[in-house]
Amino acid sequence: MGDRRPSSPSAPEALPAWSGSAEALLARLGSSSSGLTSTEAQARLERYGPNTPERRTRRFPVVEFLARFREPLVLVLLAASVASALTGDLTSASIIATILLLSVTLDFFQEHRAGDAAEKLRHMVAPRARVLRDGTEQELPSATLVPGDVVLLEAGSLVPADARLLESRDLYVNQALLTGESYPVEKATGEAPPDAGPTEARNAVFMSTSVISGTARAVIFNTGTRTSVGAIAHSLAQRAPSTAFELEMRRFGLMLMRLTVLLVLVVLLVHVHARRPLLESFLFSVALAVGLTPELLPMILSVTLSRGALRMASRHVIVKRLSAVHDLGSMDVLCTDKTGTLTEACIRLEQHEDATGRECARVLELTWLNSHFETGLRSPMDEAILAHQEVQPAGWSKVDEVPFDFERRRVSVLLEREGHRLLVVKGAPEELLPLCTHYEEDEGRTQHPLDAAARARVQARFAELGEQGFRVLAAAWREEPPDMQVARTGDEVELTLAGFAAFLDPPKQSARPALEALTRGGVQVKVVTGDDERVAQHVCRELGLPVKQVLTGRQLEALDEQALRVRAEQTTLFARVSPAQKSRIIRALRGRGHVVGYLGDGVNDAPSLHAADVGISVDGAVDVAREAADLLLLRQDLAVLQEGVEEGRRTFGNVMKYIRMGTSSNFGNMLSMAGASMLLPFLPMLPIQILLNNLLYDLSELAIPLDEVDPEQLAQPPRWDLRSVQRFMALFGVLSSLFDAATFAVLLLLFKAEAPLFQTAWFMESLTTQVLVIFIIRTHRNPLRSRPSGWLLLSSLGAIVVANVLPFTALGAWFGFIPLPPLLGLLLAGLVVAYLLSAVLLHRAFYWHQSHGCP
Ligand SMILES: Nc1ncnc2c1ncn2[C@@H]1O[C@H](COP(=O)(O)OP(=O)(O)OP(=O)(O)O)[C@@H](O)[C@H]1O
Ligand SMILES: [Mg+2]
Repeated sequence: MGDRRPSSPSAPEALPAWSGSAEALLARLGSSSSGLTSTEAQARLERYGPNTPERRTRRFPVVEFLARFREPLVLVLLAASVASALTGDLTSASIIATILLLSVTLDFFQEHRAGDAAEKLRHMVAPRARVLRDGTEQELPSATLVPGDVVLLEAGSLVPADARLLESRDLYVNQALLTGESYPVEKATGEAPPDAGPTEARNAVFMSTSVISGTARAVIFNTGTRTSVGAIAHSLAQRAPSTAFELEMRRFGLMLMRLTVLLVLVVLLVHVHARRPLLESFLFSVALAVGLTPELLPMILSVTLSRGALRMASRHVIVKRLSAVHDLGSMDVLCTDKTGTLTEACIRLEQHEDATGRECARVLELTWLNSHFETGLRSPMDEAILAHQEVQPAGWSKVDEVPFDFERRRVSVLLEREGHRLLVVKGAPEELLPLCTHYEEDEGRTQHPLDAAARARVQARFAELGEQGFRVLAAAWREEPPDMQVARTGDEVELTLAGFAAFLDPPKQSARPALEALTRGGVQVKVVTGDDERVAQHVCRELGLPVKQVLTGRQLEALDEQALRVRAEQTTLFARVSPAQKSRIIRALRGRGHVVGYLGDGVNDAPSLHAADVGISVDGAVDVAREAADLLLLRQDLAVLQEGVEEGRRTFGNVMKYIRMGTSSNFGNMLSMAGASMLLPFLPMLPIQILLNNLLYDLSELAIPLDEVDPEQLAQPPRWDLRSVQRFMALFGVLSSLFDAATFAVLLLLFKAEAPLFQTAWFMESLTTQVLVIFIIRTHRNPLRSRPSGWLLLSSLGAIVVANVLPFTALGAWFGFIPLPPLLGLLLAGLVVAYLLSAVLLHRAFYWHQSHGCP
């Protein structure tokens, strides 16, 4: 096969792959209906590249490292260094360059290492496909597929690449991704005209669309960026509605940037106006901007997130989208479907009875035939029916099928035996009963009209079963003409009701403590199910989940967005909702300002998994759900989730420490610096001193992602609230400015300080206060009662020692420092202590106010 390669990568596109015969296409692709050999596939993979819709920009670490020098801030610093060199100030130039190199390198290594580990985890859950290689069926990562590969598809599969059908049975595909049309489209083998577009090609399936029902064998003709979805992948990449955390971070970044630009411009203008030396003023402003920018934020974010992801992995939760770690931590509403999460999902068929409530073998037979012949994704109820091996197809064969969908909630198969044809329908009783006009008795020997009285009796029986916690399916049938070939939804009318099948799906015992833990941890749990209200109520009761209000799909239909938001807030149980309604509920809750998680594993859960702030699925879920989820639980167990939530909160807590640090002490210092520079006849700190200060400060904060978080901070979902951050910033900014003013007074009035002394003293004081305050900010407790991690202690104390020893060394002179008189040192130490004490008090007052709901 190796010698029959397609002549060039563009060859498969010469003619649309859906026109002409399938044989011709196979020949063109150098393949056969039994697929490629592994060696050939390997060779093609090298030629065509990986099968991922977006061009993978796998960059070498060197390139990634160099790319950091494109950051605006780094560029400005480089310019500053060059400018100093040009004016002959080689010391400054080399110091700036060294500082720059150091901080970029640190940042790079931290981030790179953590990112690598998280990437490996994601690989574990990468999508896979069933493919024929060397004539045998294998499961391989979808990214390794090449044109010419033959893949096998079934209900629930995600189509791995653009492919032409070679064989198909009742194949229905959802290609809303391409066409926007959410109804399943039927696909079948055959030839399409050459001028048909991809969306009209009924004999081809496209990457990232999903199989609703049926099975198929198909040959891949385009992979990766050459697929239809690859062409629009760029716009898809931007699609995900930003989650709570991402949005807040963006707003925060913007706020700081505005402040920085404003401050720097004002300083620059004042200096120029006062006819200070231009270059010095420029350098000073640049250094200020550098000092103000939370340049470590991206590193802190990615390192805390990757660490969070790794720790979650050890607790059996795989993170697909890194920022979902934060979203999980701040989640305050969890919506979950029922089967498999709250219940065991090992369903047993307990009863099969006719419309009068008598046990009935015919109901079992009809439902069995329906389940046996249907090709959609089998539900656990189908499995339970088919477990009755005593029933046999007994001469029946299938003619056609109207596959299951979550709007109709029923499935029909058209069967034939000895020349007569029967449409057998099974589904949710609410959907089936209105379609029935008759019911049967005595194992189908007698039939009666389903009049009002009979209907009421049947309804009552169905309700009774629901009360007892049984999930119920109804079975009905209808004789069809012997020449009928195709069954349609419209044929599901004037049915004869055969009876009910009742199933038991026992609640999961492990779910009870997990639900309690979630509730205690400030996460409201809501059940969103396509199943019947009574059954869901029963499960909630068994699990001790108090149900405040119930909303059914039908009631929900009548509500507009505004009304739904209000109702959704008060409702615990949503029953008989369709997939689209599930995602409406999620959006409504998000609209109320909740951070919403959604846990589900079915085809019908995919839209909600997308719509939620954090979509959670399980490893055994259908491909579509796995693909849509941000997190995958390796064990179908709510307890695992609770641990993940804690990990998310820990991560969140550490990011908040960095943000509070950057916006309080650091910000306050830079503010005083800007102010002082406008009042003093000399610069309060030289540009290189500010840069050094900034570097040491960054060093001290490198260990923040490794820090411990107090258990009480993990107890409730943290709210990231920009207003609270701003208040914090204002309060601590003022406090630190007060002490800065005191320092200035001591220096200028008591010691009559000239520039070098002033600069040295303030460098030491500002760095020390700035760094030490982390031990106050990192906890809501008395700082002595909460243990920081060893790394944080080491990095902070290290930075402080360097800052306070440097002026007394020879190296200090390079930076323009001079040794301090001992008395001044003592006074400064006193100021530092006084500052820290007042910071502790202020911090306490701040949280006391916040927790008592004061604005
Ligand atoms: N294979 C099937 N044949 C007939 N009816 C079905 C089948 N699968 C599901 N149904 C009907 O559709 C309803 C909704 O399906 P399902 O229970 O899977 O939804 P769901 O929202 O995933 O529920 P859950 O929360 O229990 O997972 C079922 O209650 C049942 O009445
Ligand atoms: Mg489900």
